[in-house]
Amino acid sequence: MTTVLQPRLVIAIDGPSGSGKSSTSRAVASRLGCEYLDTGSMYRALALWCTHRGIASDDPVAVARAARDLPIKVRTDPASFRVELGANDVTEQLHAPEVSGIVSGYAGVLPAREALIVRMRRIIEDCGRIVVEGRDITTVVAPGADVRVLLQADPEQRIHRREAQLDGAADHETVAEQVVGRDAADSATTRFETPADEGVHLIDSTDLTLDEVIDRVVALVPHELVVPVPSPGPDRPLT
Ligand SMILES: Nc1ncnc2c1ncn2[C@@H]1O[C@H](COP(=O)(O)OP(=O)(O)OP(=O)(O)O)[C@@H](O)[C@H]1O
Ligand SMILES: Nc1ccn([C@H]2C[C@H](O)[C@@H](COP(=O)(O)O)O2)c(=O)n1
Repeated sequence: MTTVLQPRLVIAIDGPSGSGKSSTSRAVASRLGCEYLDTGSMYRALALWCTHRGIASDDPVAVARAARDLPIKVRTDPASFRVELGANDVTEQLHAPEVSGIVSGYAGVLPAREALIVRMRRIIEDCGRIVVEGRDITTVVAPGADVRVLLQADPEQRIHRREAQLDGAADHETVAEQVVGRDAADSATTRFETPADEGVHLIDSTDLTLDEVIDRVVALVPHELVVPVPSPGPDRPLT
């Protein structure tokens, strides 16, 4: 059997809440044979871990220690991204409104960020071909990425999409607060409103379908880094 060495490829995607980072990143990763890392889920896992242990976000020493010791494992398959804390798969819990409501406070603890960023960089290094999404990937975590994208969309459009995603589980006011309020809290720590430099490509998805956004990101990849995606093997089932 011949082993084909695939070129390394790092795609960094930043953007505000509900701009489409996760949907776009997963699809781009699947299309290009890449792993996928949702860095927001790592901050969410930290918040969940701390609240279960009574560690408040205004105790930076304890939060930083928790971030260094966090027993987190991520499965970077774009078809089935999973997060484990110790022996527990917490993937579903991470997007509960209770976690969304508190995560910004924990993500704002700078020494905790430093500890998680070390882990993110290790995952990126180990994967080789990966799409990474968050708030500071193009600027801090992987500024040397092969492709850097800032995904934007008008706040009203992002609120509308989130409402559709929640399918009536929360009213307009609540969703608006979740989207815009969290952006305001997060922007105290990270900058994701405008591209950091001319190497970062701005894609405004307000009037684009998800497929159009995916096509635009894929079109930015140097063609020598695009490789045919092999059919899924038994350990990477299609879902
Ligand atoms: N271009 C688009 N057109 C229509 N719907 C979209 C588009 N991009 C994303 N969506 C939808 O918007 C919702 C939010 O997208 P997604 O979860 O990918 O955003 P996000 O940026 O990862 O959010 P967060 O940072 O809060 O995790 C999803 O239901 C997704 O299918
Ligand atoms: N690189 C990152 C990724 C995420 N965060 C913070 C900001 C968000 O409120 C929270 C959860 O992220 P989401 O799942 O909504 O993408 O984590 C960050 O500070 N830096």
